Amino acid sequence: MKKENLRAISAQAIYQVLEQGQSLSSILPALQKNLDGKDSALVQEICFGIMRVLPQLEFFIRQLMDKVLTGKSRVLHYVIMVGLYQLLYTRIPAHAALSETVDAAMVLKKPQLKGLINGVLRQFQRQQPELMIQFEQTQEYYFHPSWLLKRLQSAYPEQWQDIINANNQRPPMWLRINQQYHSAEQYLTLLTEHGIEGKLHPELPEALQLVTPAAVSKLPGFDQGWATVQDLSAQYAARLLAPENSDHILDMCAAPGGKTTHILEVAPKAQILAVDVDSQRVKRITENLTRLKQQAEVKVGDGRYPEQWLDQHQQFDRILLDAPCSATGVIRRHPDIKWLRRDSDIAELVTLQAEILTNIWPYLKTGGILVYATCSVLPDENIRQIEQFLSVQKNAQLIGEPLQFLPALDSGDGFFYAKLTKNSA
Ligand SMILES: C[S@@+](CC[C@H](N)C(=O)[O-])C[C@H]1O[C@@H](n2cnc3c(N)ncnc32)[C@H](O)[C@@H]1O
Repeated sequence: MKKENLRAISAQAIYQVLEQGQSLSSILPALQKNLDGKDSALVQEICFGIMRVLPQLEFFIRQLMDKVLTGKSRVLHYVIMVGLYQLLYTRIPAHAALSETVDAAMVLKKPQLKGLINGVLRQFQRQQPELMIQFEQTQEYYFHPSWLLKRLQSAYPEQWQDIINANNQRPPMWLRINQQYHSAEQYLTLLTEHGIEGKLHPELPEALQLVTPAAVSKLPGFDQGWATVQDLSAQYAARLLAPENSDHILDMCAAPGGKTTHILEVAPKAQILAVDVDSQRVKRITENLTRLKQQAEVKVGDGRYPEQWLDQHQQFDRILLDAPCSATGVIRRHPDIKWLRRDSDIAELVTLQAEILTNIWPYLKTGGILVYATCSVLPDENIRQIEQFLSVQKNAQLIGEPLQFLPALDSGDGFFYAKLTKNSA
């Protein structure tokens, strides 16, 4: 079988994200399809790594090249970036990184640019110490776009540097242990027997962190549903919703079903309707339910127009609204978010969230519970959204204090939760 050039594949992926606005998680599976595990992992590492440190690599390219590569040669800009990333952040020997990266020009049908790529990378090797110092003196040193930096600094004057620091790290891997098979302690013993190290969480009995992230194929009983990969903060959704077996529950914006399956682990007999607007992602809810041998009604539907897919008189005991959001709480898992989102997206998302929340509210029973959740750290999408809702929706009342989790090293992602109930007023 012909050996693929992994640098060319990575450069094409970066090109699709930065020039065409695609997300890494949507394009990588197809690009990795024909690669073995090791090659696929290297492409993953290069692409996610570049998204983490993009401003630094762009800075070096600006210093090293007089002319920007444009048009049909633009993809070669990203080949150079892939070369720089390997030299700086991987243990690949420099000669191998250089020769494979230069060869990518052949694969991409630009053999005339081999010399340029080679020259830029060699010049970088010579000037690396000075370039590093120069970069540290720039504003870009935070590796975040300035609009987001400003929002974080204004919302969290004390904590923004910790947030940025957490965002720039690789994410921890958390599991949710299905209590119907094992307690987290029992599963930890199983993991240890398989040579995998883990840690329990003091507050959430089903949460377990892997000391080193591992492929799910290595996890005991993964295919039988013994464990699910889910961030620690995301595991609070089911706890706050506190579902009971007799409940009729609407899981709004449910795909890919991480929280649907958690609700059913807690209350296996609850009747759940899981709805999402994205038909491709809805298929993943069904796949996850199948793996966990659970049942729920699954529908494609737009949360802004529930009258199109719900009977007007239907009402639920509990609603989980896991709203579409900026995903600024999960940047360490999806570092491309920093370059795909624009400041202007936030106001649009706030409007969309408000519309879904307002239009779903009539379908909650009096005395019922609605949990509003986002994986955002921006107050506009979170606390201000809820305050605005409470100011107009007179029969809505907050239960307890809303929770704003910030991403933290060795802990959970950034998440927001508000628990609401409906009064008869
Ligand atoms: C944060 S994700 C949901 C994650 C999911 N609850 C889980 O735990 O696996 C937000 C979801 O909102 C969906 N979405 C976006 N706009 C929507 C709309 N107008 N109506 C319904 N779903 C929408 C997206 O397709 C996406 O799947």
